[in-house]
Amino acid sequence: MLTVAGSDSGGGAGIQADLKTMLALGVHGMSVVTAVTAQNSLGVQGAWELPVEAVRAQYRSVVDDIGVQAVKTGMLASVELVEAVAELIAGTDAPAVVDPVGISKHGDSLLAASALDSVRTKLLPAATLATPNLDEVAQLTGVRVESESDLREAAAAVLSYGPEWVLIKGGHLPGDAVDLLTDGTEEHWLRARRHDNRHTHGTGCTLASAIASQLAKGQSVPEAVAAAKEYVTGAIAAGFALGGGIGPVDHAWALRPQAGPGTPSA
Ligand SMILES: Nc1ncnc2c1ncn2[C@@H]1O[C@H](COP(=O)(O)OP(=O)(O)OP(=O)(O)O)[C@@H](O)[C@H]1O
Ligand SMILES: Cc1ncc(CO)c(N)n1
Repeated sequence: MLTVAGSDSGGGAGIQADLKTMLALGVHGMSVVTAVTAQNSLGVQGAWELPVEAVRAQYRSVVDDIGVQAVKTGMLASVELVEAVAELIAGTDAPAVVDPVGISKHGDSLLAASALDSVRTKLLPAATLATPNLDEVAQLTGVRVESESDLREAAAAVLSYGPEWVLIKGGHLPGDAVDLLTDGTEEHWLRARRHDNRHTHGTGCTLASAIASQLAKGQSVPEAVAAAKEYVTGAIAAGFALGGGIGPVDHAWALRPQAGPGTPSA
């Protein structure tokens, strides 16, 4: 499976979260780096994009020789990278999970405001599944979700841009962690108990790459999302208190079933 995303030096989100998730779920991990961030549990201290030709070259190297069963996209930073990646995934015969990364948990921007329109008109139409969080829903559609009852309206607004499926992540709402998966016909509500754990850095990246990993193994979109939700919930329950701020989730929890979630070894 291939992730097209930014590097998080702190190892909790981005490319690093994606590759750890792929290892934990038993698929071969490959990566196209779009940007490098200086980042830790306290926030994003700097970000540098790669040239478009470096992103295209990495993508072609992987797809033309090794091949991919599923692609996940994350931080794309600029108009040029959004448009190049949209074209690359549209030309690849594999399901694409698009996590339209806009703002980090600390409120740092990971996407230029000028790129929002390209996300709406080029990237989302190329997605098998889009996985926005509530801030990204508001940025892309103007719909402000304040309670579970607003999730349907948010899903319809994102679907209007053309992805086959959308998963609206309600992780930022109070109460249970509820997400809505729909293709406009079928509706699947995914509900997990909220873990009172502030170490949730990278949950969105982890969920999207877990979904793509399950799609790579041949699962349907609803099956892949259900399995991925279970994986991310366990990873949050077992999250690490690393750094002085929001620590990462524990990507390895499922490899230690005898220990179970909640007992990570540092
Ligand atoms: N405290 C929590 N307990 C249980 N599940 C949670 C919690 N916080 C988030 N989730 C779940 O984690 C998944 C990721 O959602 P979230 O809204 O946190 O993504 P995100 O904001 O894109 O994450 P990030 O930007 O850190 O990568 C969703 O399935 C959400 O419901
Ligand atoms: C590189 C990167 N991608 C995505 C996120 C989403 O939170 C992040 N914090 N950093």
